[in-house]
Amino acid sequence: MKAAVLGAGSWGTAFAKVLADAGTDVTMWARRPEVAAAIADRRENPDYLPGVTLPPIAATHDHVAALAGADVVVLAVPSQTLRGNLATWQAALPEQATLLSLAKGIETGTLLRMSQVITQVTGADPARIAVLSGPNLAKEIVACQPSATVIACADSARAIDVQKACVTGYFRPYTNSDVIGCEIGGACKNVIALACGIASGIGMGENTIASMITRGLAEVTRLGVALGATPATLAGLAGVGDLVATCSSPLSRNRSFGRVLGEGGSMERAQEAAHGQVAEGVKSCTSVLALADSYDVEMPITEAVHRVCHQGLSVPDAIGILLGRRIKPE
Ligand SMILES: NC(=O)c1ccc[n+]([C@@H]2O[C@H](COP(=O)([O-])OP(=O)(O)OC[C@H]3O[C@@H](n4cnc5c(N)ncnc54)[C@H](O)[C@@H]3O)[C@@H](O)[C@H]2O)c1
Ligand SMILES: O=P(O)(O)OC[C@H](O)CO
Repeated sequence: MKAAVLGAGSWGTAFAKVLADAGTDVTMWARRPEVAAAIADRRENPDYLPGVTLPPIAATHDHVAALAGADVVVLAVPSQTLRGNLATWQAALPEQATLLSLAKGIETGTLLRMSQVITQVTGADPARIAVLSGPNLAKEIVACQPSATVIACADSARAIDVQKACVTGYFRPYTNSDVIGCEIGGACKNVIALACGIASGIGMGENTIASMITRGLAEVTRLGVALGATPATLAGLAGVGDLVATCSSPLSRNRSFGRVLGEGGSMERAQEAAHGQVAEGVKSCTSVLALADSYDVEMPITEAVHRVCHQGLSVPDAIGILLGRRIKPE
């Protein structure tokens, strides 16, 4: 099995390590030549995972070289840039390769899930497109802390091939055929993590966070089901699992971004605190909300996050709006 990992940020690098540790032949593509050189020559990605010694991994700035002969192409770039990146890579994508998305977001404007963006840009049969999602904070994975994930693909044989390519003593992948559920879980939990960060930044404790996670799960499940997801997927690793990890961990960029806002910091200050890494929920809160609106699905926490991030709503006012909603059965 040969894999090309396109994107050398936190998760692309960590997942390339998982693949290499699983015995898969991996080549990474990095946007900057110096990052490719550091990975290949010094076995380190100093910008994203400083101090972590990587296994021997080939790395290049030339996407054509990275893609040559790949059985699995791992797409490890931010969701809002995936379309542009794919347009550049498309001609070099091996015809039969599985295209595996790691990105957790909904495209702004089109409101498409990442697998839909891949189909639209590449024209690939949806059976060739897989997504990987679950509670997978990159810094814990590179420390080889045990973690599980879900690989979803309409073609179960391809899901199993990817599963075999990335199973290690610390990384346990499960297969699933529910691509929609995995993608909705992954994209929406970032928005709920922003909300939890905001709540924690303003000084609220565990009851608030637990309430937010649970009601967040309710609204994410409503959207997923409306789009055709299986509720069990959202009760699994790609739903509850990722919600708990992202909403609770100080390692989460989304939660950390929200925390700065909750502490009274500006969007610019929160962006700086992210150290140039992507907090996907900031853009996806708007696209998730628009997607929900188009299916007549209520997502009050997502709406509150969107209004705080993009419409100047104050955090106390957002909390007042959420708690002032009509009371109803669970
Ligand atoms: N970091 C994690 O712990 C983690 C875990 C699971 C999933 N994810 C998801 O994986 C995806 C990638 O996240 P990441 O953590 O690797 O992000 P990151 O910000 O750490 O890195 C993004 C990478 O994409 C590259 N890139 C390529 N083209 C780009 C462009 N046009 N604009 C900006 N960047 C471009 C950057 O150079 C960088 O190497 C996101 O959707 C994220 O939600 C991240
Ligand atoms: O750091 P975050 O908030 O992008 O979250 C990373 C992963 O998606 C957690 O599974």
